[in-house]
Amino acid sequence: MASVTIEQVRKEYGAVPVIHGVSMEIEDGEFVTLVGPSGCGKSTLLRMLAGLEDISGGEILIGGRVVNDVAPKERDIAMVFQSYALYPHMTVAENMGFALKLKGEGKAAIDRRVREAADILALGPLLDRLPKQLSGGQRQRVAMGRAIVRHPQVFLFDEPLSNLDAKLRVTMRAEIKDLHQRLKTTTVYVTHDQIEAMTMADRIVVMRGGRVEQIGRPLELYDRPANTFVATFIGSPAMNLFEGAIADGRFVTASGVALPLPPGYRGEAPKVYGIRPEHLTIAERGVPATVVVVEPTGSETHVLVKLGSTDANLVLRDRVELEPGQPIAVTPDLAKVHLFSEQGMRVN
Ligand SMILES: Nc1ncnc2c1ncn2[C@@H]1O[C@H](COP(=O)(O)OP(=O)(O)OP(=O)(O)O)[C@@H](O)[C@H]1O
Repeated sequence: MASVTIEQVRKEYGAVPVIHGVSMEIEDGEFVTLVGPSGCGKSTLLRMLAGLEDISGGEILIGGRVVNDVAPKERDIAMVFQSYALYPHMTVAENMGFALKLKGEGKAAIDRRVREAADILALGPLLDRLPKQLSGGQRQRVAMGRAIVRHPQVFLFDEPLSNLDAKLRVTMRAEIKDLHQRLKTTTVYVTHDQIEAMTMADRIVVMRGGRVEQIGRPLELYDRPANTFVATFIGSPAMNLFEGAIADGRFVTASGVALPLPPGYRGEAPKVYGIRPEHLTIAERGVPATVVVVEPTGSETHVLVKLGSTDANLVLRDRVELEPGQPIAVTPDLAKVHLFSEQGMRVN
């Protein structure tokens, strides 16, 4: 196991910069997810950690050693890809042991480590099968087994669950988390799925356009997003945001709806008001609204409402029976209001 340090790392493809000086410290044994929209540079950053891409500037340290010029196989890392990349003509056991064979390990040692990894991943009964005789989830587990047998200092995962169906993704997500809890190997995990990032990580790194927007524990990011990008990227349905300004002690949206402010708020004048769907309640008195769409999911119901007679919409979560067109009133939980500056930075 080892810590990973990324210091002012930059990447340019020709003249095009795609990573603009990213820094972060990943502790020994930590599980960190890199999350962000398509093209934000998370795979590029992971591939630089793996040594599959050159680093244009800055430094990467694994276990305190600068690895900028160290070949991938000398970095003591193991990477699990989205495509699994299993050899089709090799059995599960051969696939899992192949890297050790290349390193010149003896047959007995390889067999022992393959069996040990197979036990951890419940792959024992499948060791003699070929990849084509496995389900998607089993193939994914073999890909992880191949990483485990090497006892690497760091695991790198690049969207490993994106080829699985929704149900299997949820199961495998828990398996990977459980595996990490048992092995405690430092892990960097790339995903574009914020639920995956939230549920698995000790800490999340939210990226956009080759920059880090925020680093923090999942609930820190959820409860105190540093800016409007993180506020809307983390959480589903997304946080409701309204542009506007303070007038007469309330926040008046651009379309003229007055929203209550947290009592005693004295900070910088906000230009954006945010409230999560679960922090709005339907009450006797509050902001007048009309129900537009009702979406029951079973455990909760998402309701799209129109505020007053404006074109401002918001989403709330509730379990009450509502009909489209029904007039209601909504009140925000004032302890849960998020306020942002004109530049979208948190001010409360
Ligand atoms: N070999 C390359 N040559 C030129 N540009 C590249 C190359 N590889 C990636 N890029 C660009 O670098 C940026 C970051 O790509 P990257 O694959 O790291 O993003 P990502 O966040 O992992 O996205 P996704 O989730 O879609 O995989 C993108 O704008 C991409 O077009």
